[in-house]
Amino acid sequence: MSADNAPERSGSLDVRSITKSFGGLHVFSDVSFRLAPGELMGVIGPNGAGKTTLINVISGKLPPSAGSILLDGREIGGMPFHTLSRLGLVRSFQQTNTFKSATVRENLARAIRFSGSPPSIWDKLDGMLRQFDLAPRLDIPSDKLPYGLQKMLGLVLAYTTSPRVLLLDEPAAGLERRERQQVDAFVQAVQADHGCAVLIVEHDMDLIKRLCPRILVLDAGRILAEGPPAEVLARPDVIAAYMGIVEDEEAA
Ligand SMILES: Nc1ncnc2c1ncn2[C@@H]1O[C@H](COP(=O)(O)OP(=O)(O)OP(=O)(O)O)[C@@H](O)[C@H]1O
Repeated sequence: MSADNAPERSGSLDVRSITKSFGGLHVFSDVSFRLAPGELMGVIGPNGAGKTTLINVISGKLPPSAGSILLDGREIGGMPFHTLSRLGLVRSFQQTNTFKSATVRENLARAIRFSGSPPSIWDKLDGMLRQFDLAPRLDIPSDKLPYGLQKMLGLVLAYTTSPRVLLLDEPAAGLERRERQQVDAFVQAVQADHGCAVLIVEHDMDLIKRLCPRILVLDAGRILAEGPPAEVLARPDVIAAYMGIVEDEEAA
């Protein structure tokens, strides 16, 4: 089904009591939240809390062990990621997932073909490619780009599908200050374009506070807190879970 004749989708994500276990290891349990159309929510938590696994499960890389995941009211738990991509739910990766020896242009063309997006998506991408300094580098192999540009390419690749729900896994990791601001610009551009809902897993608390009106704290596979960043980050149990990491990262 092409994006042209795809049914209209409002882009709400409803995660109901999902659990992921590997054998006897429970990575997370009983995680529930709702992402309304166009909403932006951050997911934070100490290393190993289960954040990436949560994205892996919602995005179809791994099946949930229990629970329900609804996209616009339709059960999507366990669906493969290419099906989800065509339904409008897409994720980015911590380590950019490009075809390394393929040029930026070839990577974009493959992503557009894979997602079934119409070729007219190139017009929409044009401004974004200019904004993120990728337009002059379309014919460079993606693995020859500086790290920051590889990360931005990863985000633009996710955007080629015109997602309704976008899951970003540590988009700012390893980036310098100026590059982190481009992550802000990317998220704002995606939201402004068609009101895409965005879930961001991130350790950069400044970015989280700038972008997210609501955050969810995952600690050892459980939801510890949920609410506005100023409120949540001031909670003693959240500070204790981080054991000073929040303050350290802000100082970095
Ligand atoms: N395929 C797997 N098999 C077994 N254990 C796994 C698997 N994937 C993840 N885990 C375990 O799940 C736990 C949570 O990992 P995850 O990467 O989701 O944490 P995280 O919160 O994203 O951490 P970080 O902030 O460091 O990226 C870890 O203990 C990890 O070893």
